[in-house]
Amino acid sequence: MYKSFAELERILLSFHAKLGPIITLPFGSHSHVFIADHSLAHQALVQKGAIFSGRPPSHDGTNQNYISTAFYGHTWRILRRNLTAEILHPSRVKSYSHARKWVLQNLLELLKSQSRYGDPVHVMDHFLHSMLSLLALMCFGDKLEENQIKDIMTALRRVLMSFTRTSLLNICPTFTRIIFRKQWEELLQAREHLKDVLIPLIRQRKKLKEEKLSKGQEEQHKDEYILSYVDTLLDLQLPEKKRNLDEKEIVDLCSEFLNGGTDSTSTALQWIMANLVKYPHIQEKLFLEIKEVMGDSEDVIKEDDLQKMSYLKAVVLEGLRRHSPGKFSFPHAVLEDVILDGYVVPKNGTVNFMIGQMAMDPKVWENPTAFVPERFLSSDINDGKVFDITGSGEIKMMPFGAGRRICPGLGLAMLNLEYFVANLVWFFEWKIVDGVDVDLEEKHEFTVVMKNPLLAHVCPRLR
Ligand code: HEM
Repeated sequence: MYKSFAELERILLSFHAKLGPIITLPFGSHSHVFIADHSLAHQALVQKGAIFSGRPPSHDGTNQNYISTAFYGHTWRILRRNLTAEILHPSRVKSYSHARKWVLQNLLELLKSQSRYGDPVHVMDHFLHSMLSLLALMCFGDKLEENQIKDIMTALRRVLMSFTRTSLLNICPTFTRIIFRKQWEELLQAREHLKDVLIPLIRQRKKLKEEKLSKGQEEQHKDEYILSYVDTLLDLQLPEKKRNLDEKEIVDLCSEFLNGGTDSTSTALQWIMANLVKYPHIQEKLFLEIKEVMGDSEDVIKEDDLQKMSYLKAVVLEGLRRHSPGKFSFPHAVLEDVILDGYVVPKNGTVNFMIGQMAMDPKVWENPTAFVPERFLSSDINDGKVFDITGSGEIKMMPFGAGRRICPGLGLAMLNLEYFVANLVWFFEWKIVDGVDVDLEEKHEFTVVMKNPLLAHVCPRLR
């Protein structure tokens, strides 16, 4: 399937070169529009954000694990508010510092023990495990056992893989559901499996919440009870439907939360570390910046310390630019006919923004294939200010999307990336394995991953 996505992108880019910045393909009952131009993306997503804020309805009748498809209509705003105002709000994200530190320490221990015999380490599985452990803690409010994390990972992967296999087939569902019946059935089975894994965790949290927050105990447990995503979902009232969410809907939303954050963040982390292994002078420069802030300390770098590291931020931004975890945004639905730069984008059309292409556009980025964090330190790109990754004033790249439907996990993702990259470089020197060059070839899965995952020597730094 990844070949189809890569092929689709290649064909679209050749169309763009011949036909101009907006391409409309008339598949199924409505048109599919592809936009690769920065300023048009800005006009659409930021200036006409409300019109571009819909999601196309799911064709498969399975309530795919997207807020958009499970709750098509206005409900997404309430759910989104729930995400951004509650669990992903900066103050809440900060309240999970202890969880981040716990996950980091487990990862450092693991890398240390694996590096003991000088064998090279395959890091991606560890990154995935770490990100999922962190998000699962935020989701269910508890540190889960190793085997529970593995079960969640397997169940999420099954859904993702069948979803990736069936997503392009959404274009003509009436036929594809018959022709590709086996794939549809696989998707349904994968979703049942996910329910079997997540529902016990949701019920366990519900029970705990009821017990701990029951009358009289509320005050006593207020300090030790840290709000989880499931808590906010259990409390949520859908005003239009005048009811709480049911278990299946909560499973969909938890799965979106876990999927949305796990793959994207660990993929980005792997790409960044791969570039630091490939370009040791960048790693060294980053280490020296960290050393300047940390001095002779042997401690873990704290979240507040990250604010003093501008080169670290540049490395993370360059990683997201050069290797955007997604090549396309999630599809947007247009709520009414809209004219963009003389082109009509029709109501109900599905609009896709070619995020990967924008970040590699030579009109905007000098020598775009090179990994050069310094470009984010130059005053040209920042206009003297911190680079605005939300694209609110101007879009130069949009790895998290832009406008009203921008990724609600942006703040959490940036913090996690900075925190993990900084600490991984602070505690270890990352070295190339003799005879194995770091291969930056891409492979399209749910995110764009390394075709040959990173293998590195991870050597503890002696202090
Ligand atoms: C490097 C990490 C990440 C990247 C590159 C990324 C990227 C994106 C992109 C491109 C979108 C689609 C925006 C659009 O439609 O225009 C999105 C949506 C979303 N992301 Fe992220 N994301 C990341 C991390 C996270 C994290 C940590 C979470 C939460 C725990 C998260 C949760 C979501 C959700 C729930 C949506 C759907 C929002 C909606 O439909 O309104 N993401 N993300």
